[in-house]
Amino acid sequence: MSEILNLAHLVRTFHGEGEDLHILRGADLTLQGGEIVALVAPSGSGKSTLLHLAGLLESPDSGTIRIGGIDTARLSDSEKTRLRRDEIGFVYQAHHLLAEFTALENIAIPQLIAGVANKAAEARSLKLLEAFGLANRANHLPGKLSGGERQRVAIARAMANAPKLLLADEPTGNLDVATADIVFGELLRVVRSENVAALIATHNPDLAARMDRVVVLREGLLVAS
Ligand SMILES: Nc1ncnc2c1ncn2[C@@H]1O[C@H](COP(=O)(O)OP(=O)(O)OP(=O)(O)O)[C@@H](O)[C@H]1O
Repeated sequence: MSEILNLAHLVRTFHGEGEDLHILRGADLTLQGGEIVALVAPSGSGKSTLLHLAGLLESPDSGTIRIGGIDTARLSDSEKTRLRRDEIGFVYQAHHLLAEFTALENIAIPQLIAGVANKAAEARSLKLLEAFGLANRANHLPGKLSGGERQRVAIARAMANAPKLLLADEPTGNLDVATADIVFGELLRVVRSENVAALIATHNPDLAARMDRVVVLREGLLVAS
């Protein structure tokens, strides 16, 4: 197995009024190819911060972030953008779909931006919609989809460019318990079938237990559960 993500000694401090918030104090984590890891953390303890750093959306104060063996500190901004686009998929608690584009178009757009030809992007988008049982919703606008369907499309979109790494921040956190359970199962099935490594933040211990292992963010450090 090859290393997909390596976070080493990550430190991130926010300077508030009067006090410093030491959110990460030397966090370490390695994900191997295809490994699915739950990130569990109390609210406000820094899981979004950690996911933003892993996704190269922010930089740490110190420490290193390697993706696919590359030390990302050496990359220019445009190289980081390309790495994010080609190698990393993001899913958030809210779907963030483009309201004026169909489900299929929402999944195709990141591929078109990455230079994939129209027909291939459409075929890949349809394949992903089928994997989520949504082939018959391909031409629906997000506003015509249920909450669970919208979140499935958002997950499919994150998988569109066949990333090596999926970063998800409470991906089913906005859904009712029963729907969250089903959508989460589908997410795991598709992520496993595409052999994608995933770091998935959740507050839900039942969902965390369905992943390969659980890490807890506690007092700025990542510890095995
Ligand atoms: N840019 C910033 N400037 C100052 N403080 C920040 C900044 N970003 C986050 N924080 C603070 O750092 C802490 C961790 O924030 P973060 O969003 O990473 O937490 P979280 O674990 O994802 O929380 P939640 O589960 O509630 O979403 C919070 O106290 C937050 O207010």
